[in-house]
Amino acid sequence: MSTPPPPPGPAPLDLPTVRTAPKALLHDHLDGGLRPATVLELAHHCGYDGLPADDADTLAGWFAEAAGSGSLERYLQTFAHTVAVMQTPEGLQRVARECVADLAADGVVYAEIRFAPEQHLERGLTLDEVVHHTLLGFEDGTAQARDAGHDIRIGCLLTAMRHAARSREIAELAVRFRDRGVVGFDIAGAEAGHPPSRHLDAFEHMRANNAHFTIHAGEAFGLPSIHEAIAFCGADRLGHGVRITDDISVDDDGRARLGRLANYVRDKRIPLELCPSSNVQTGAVPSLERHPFDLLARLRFRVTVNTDNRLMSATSMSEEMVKLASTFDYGWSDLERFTINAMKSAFIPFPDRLRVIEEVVKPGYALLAG
Ligand SMILES: O=c1[nH]cnc2c1ncn2[C@H]1C[C@H](O)[C@@H](CO)O1
Ligand SMILES: [Zn+2]
Repeated sequence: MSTPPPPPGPAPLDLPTVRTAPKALLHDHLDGGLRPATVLELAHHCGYDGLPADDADTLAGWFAEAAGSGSLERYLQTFAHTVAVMQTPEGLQRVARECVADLAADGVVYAEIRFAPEQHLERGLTLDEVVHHTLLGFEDGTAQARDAGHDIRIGCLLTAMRHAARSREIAELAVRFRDRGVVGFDIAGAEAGHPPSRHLDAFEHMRANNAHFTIHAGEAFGLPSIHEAIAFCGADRLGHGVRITDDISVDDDGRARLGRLANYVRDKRIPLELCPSSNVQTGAVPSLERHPFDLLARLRFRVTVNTDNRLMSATSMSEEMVKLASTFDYGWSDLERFTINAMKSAFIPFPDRLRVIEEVVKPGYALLAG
């Protein structure tokens, strides 16, 4: 007997079905997405004895709880354990390979994965070696996913830590590896007290080389950070940028008034890499229900859906989309729009972006929309 054709009309917007939809992810940290079992195994191999748990379930629970304290600084402390097991060629390659496998299995077709090479030098690797091994892992993962029937493309972003002083060096590294899989640059880490303008020479190097960069801004700190990232640094995109709502007021009758900065971000179509679960965990927003994602989407900002750190937020790209859809009553056309927004904002060449939109994203959502 042949399988009956799917019933007419839209497919159910539930987790198993969203996992089959083509998705694009711009903001995902390599050191925030390890499998708990891999953290344990790598710790065992490299002799790291600082883990707070010794079985995978307890460890997964520990990360989610510790990261959910409501403070970005406390959230960031949890990365000490993942970074500790990513100090060897094997560790970096395995984490990168598994990252691709997990995203591909979740239906992600394009992802930009970021990490900070300067945090992986503890066991003697050079910056170039760290990037080289990580890219090998991405390549392996991509080839294995293709063999398993999942086409996925990965671009790597190199992050500099904003409290440190190596951003120029990391920007140079990003440009050096631009033809080998690195597609851009970023700064991350504690935001308050570390304005983006401290790293102007790094951004100047990127701009001088016609290279792309995003900046974590408007997460734990508000408008001044976003303003600097755009006006002084020239960021192509905003990592989070959620606090742009500090420049938007909504009247009792529902009419939104935008200040100059919010207008500029919208007019210039500056992409916002919104990370709903992470924003709740770090206290950037009080709850998912009160997340300004929907306000920004309705005001037609270029909103994108992202995971930030899948391990710390115990989430996936599909779960973030399902949570948003059930909270704000989104349908397939909304999820398609957010995905196209992400592809339009990707740091790969324009024809490549178009190809994913036309050949993968649109046909995929057309099927689901029924
Ligand atoms: O959401 C974040 N805001 C600021 N920094 C972050 C966030 N998620 C991860 N990081 C930091 C911790 C990682 O070790 C580093 C590089 O991926 O980036
Ligand atoms: Zn982030």
